[in-house]
Amino acid sequence: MMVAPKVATVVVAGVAALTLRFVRRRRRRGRLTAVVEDEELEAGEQAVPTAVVPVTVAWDRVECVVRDKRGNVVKRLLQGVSGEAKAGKLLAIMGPSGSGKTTLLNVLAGQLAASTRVRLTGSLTINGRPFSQSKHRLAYVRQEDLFFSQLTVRETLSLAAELQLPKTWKAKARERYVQELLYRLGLVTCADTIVGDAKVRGISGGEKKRLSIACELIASPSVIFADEPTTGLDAFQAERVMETLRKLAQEGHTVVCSIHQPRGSIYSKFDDLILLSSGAVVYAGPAQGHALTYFADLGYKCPEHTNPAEYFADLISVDYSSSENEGATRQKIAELVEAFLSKQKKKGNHLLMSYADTARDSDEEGMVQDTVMVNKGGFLWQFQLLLRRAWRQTTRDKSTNRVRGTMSITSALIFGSIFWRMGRSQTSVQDRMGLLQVAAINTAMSALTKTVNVFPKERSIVQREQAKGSYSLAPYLIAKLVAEAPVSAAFPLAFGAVVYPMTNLNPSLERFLTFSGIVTAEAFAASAMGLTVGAIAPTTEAALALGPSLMTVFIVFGGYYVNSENTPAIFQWIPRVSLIRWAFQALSINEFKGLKFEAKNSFDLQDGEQVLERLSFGGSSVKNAVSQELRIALFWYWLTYVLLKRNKAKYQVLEASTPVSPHKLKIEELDHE
Ligand SMILES: Nc1ncnc2c1ncn2[C@@H]1O[C@H](COP(=O)(O)OP(=O)(O)OP(=O)(O)O)[C@@H](O)[C@H]1O
Repeated sequence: MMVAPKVATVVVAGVAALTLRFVRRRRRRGRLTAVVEDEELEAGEQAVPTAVVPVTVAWDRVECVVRDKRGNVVKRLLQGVSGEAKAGKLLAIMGPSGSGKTTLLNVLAGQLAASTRVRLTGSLTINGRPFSQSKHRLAYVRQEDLFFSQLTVRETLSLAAELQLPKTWKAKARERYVQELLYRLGLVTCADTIVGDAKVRGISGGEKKRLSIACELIASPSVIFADEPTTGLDAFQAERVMETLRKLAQEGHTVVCSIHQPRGSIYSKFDDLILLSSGAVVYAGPAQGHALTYFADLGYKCPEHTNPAEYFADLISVDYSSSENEGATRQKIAELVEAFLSKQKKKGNHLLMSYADTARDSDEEGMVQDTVMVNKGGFLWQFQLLLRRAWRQTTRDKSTNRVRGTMSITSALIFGSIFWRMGRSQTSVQDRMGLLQVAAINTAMSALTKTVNVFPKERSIVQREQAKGSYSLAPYLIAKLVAEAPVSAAFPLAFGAVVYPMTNLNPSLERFLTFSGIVTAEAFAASAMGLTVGAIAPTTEAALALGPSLMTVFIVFGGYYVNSENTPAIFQWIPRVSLIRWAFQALSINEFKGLKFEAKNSFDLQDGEQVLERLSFGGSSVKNAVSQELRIALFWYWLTYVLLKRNKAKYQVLEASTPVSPHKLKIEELDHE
């Protein structure tokens, strides 16, 4: 008799537990940031906050002007722009090319590049608080997707998760989080494909963009900015990317994107719209229905079955086909801007402020939970993560390594054939010097070119990661050096292994090993110099122009063409810092010391010591020359570190705007500037 109630209690408890679990699972579903189930968390493990905190970004009378040296305004990039982006909404900033979309997006993300010539004023608040005091996390998906090309999608995301999530997360929880992101962003089918680049085919452009979004979502941002997310994508991929952004908005994120001229199906996904022309707002409000009514009331009715995006683009673009058309369109745009301004003035900022106040209240009630506190690991932890990435990038880049290997062997075969089996005659002295100089130049040039070819792009990735505070520079540079060392050493070693026996250089195993050691040290120094060039040059093309030019100077003062004793006083420091000179000096000492030559005349060179005297390398040793080479390598590494540290992105400060007199916009003037 007592059994039945007990069974009933157990059944009820079981059903209740299952229901609760089901409800909790349902609640978790649909939230991007919620992935770790409570039962999987172990003691001390930290979960990512589950809900997306609603965030409103509001900006008021934002002005951005460019001034000349005398302080006169030469260009107005943004003119008294006001608006707001709301939680759960997808806001699109549209306008013709050069209308200020990217500038506005940068301002809203707090990432407008600092410049002494630019002045930025206005107000920017997040949930009613000044931007600078906000603790809400913002994500910015840039127009250019930059990744390590040899890593797979999953590896890229996993590494970003390891760098950005608190260290207290267990590996299993992190993997689940990454897997969830892969599902959400539609990246499961390409999860194990390498990202790729122009040389190696990898994932598609749309997948790259979604991977960029996924990487930004790791830190659970409340606000997502995306700069022209559909640029360069075909219609299908553009649609998928925009659908992803729309879903994120539906999940509670505040999503703001700039877009040029979307298709109708993409336009229909927008909740809110800002139309910009010459940096001024032509319209700001709901994208569907209201926008069309607004313009229809002003006498610009969008014809039926016409894509509103195309209609608006035509409406706010200047027509340059003739001077009359140009004048007429400028006039029309100026009127549209005035019409919007007067409408805004009538409405006042009432709505904006009331929302901001409520949002501030919700912040004060302790709802600010969306910030993931990144528990950055120490040096060793960062080093091992970055080492793994650098190792994969270096060793998997088969095409580059194959080309470098082929070039090393081919040049060794060519030089080997030219300097084939050198004897000990007097003329062989010049041949040996020529060969050693050529070996020094060839090694340095191939190491330099390889580095300057890839580093400027990698630098941009590192700078973005640095801006997020993912890791420090020192572990990054050391990990890169360690990971690349074996591969970088392999090519000069292969060169030496072929050219040395072919040319009959000083035939002893010890000398051969020393030869290989010298060219390897030189390759490291040239690579380090390439890093510095890559850190200075703004683009790969600039780096490719600068690197070899600089190296040419070091070649001229490399000890072969100009004897260091004859170097003009003003240039005497150059041979001392020339990596070619120290390599050539070390190679010459290694080759000539103790070598006897066939001497028929009294003025003939008897031995290698006499050759070294003529080259002014007499009192030196291989050890000394190699240590100078390594010092040069260290100098270039240090300089790269300093430059990367100094080049950290700096952003323009938003100054409070002074109360302005009624805003007078001069579209005609502005466009002539
Ligand atoms: N720091 C600056 N100094 C001078 N002019 C600038 C600066 N930054 C941007 N501009 C100019 O301001 C205008 C707006 O640039 P912005 O990149 O914001 O336009 P956009 O609407 O995003 O254009 P697109 O669709 O072509 O990317 C352009 O004419 C640009 O050349």
